[in-house]
Amino acid sequence: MQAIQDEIKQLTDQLNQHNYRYYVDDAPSIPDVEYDRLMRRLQALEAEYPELALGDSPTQRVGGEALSKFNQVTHLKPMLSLDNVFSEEEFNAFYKRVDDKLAEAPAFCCEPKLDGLAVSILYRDGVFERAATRGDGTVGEDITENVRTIKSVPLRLRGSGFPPLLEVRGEVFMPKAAFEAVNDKARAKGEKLFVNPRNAAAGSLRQLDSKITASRSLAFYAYALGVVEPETWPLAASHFEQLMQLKEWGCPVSSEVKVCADIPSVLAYYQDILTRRSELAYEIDGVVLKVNDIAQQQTLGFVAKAPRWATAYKFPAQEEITL
Ligand SMILES: Cc1c[n+]2nc(N)[nH]c2nc1OC(C)C
Repeated sequence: MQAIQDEIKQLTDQLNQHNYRYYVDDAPSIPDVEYDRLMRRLQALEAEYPELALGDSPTQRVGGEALSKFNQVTHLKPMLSLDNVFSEEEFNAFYKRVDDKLAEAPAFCCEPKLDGLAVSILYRDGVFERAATRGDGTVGEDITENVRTIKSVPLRLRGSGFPPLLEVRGEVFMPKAAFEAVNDKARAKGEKLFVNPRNAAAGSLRQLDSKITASRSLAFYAYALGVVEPETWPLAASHFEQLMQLKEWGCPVSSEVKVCADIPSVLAYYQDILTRRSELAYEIDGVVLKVNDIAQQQTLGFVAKAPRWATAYKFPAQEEITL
């Protein structure tokens, strides 16, 4: 029996490592056919010895019975929305409001603003525990079973050094290619088509049957730390370093995230992402610019529901896609 337990553990760790390499490092480490063989072997062993299946086994992603409704979840810390700017002048005004309040000129962590759904994921002692939609920022829906099916969401954090309770905030989205495939399938079956990847992601995440969610090839990018307990847990001093830490712990982070130290480089980043927008594998509706230094963020604080230290710089609306 020990040999079976060892093989299940080895297969589980191997498959999770391949998932990490594929979804977080963007560097597949084995051919799909080999991955599928390992997965089938693990499924066979777990079918024969269900009591030996491990909590972070990749076979445990698709839940059991469909839910009858979604439970509500009160966020441990409100999930804030972002103020927007729509022009260089408005961005300069944002920058000035920020700079006037700081002793040192701020550097910005710049990120693509994914057109998906904001979610909160809780890891307790490194293990995936619960996921919820943003909802109204204070209360969201418990979509744990659906988020569990997203292959790029780690079921267990990697490495060490993470706090006993860690909330990861990020965007669940449907890559453009997955959106095309989902609509092709719907078209072939004469079903309703999704208008855009954001609606498709929302519709897929709000499924009461997680098997449907699992079939929709959703993806996830982390964009911020949420609650950390104990609050005294040492964290990186800048937002960019915190994102890189999340990546080390196994959470996917967009490779387009970059620190820009002054206005010209922020504006160049905005233009660069706008220029490359159609080539990105996912839909975006702007870039998010955040004061990078955490102490400076705390100096600036929040006004109403949005932080003073961040803004979304939105792109001009894209012409509607005609299906
Ligand atoms: C609401 C939101 C949305 N987004 N999207 C990205 N990329 N970063 C980001 N940060 C957000 O809020 C931070 C201010 C934590």
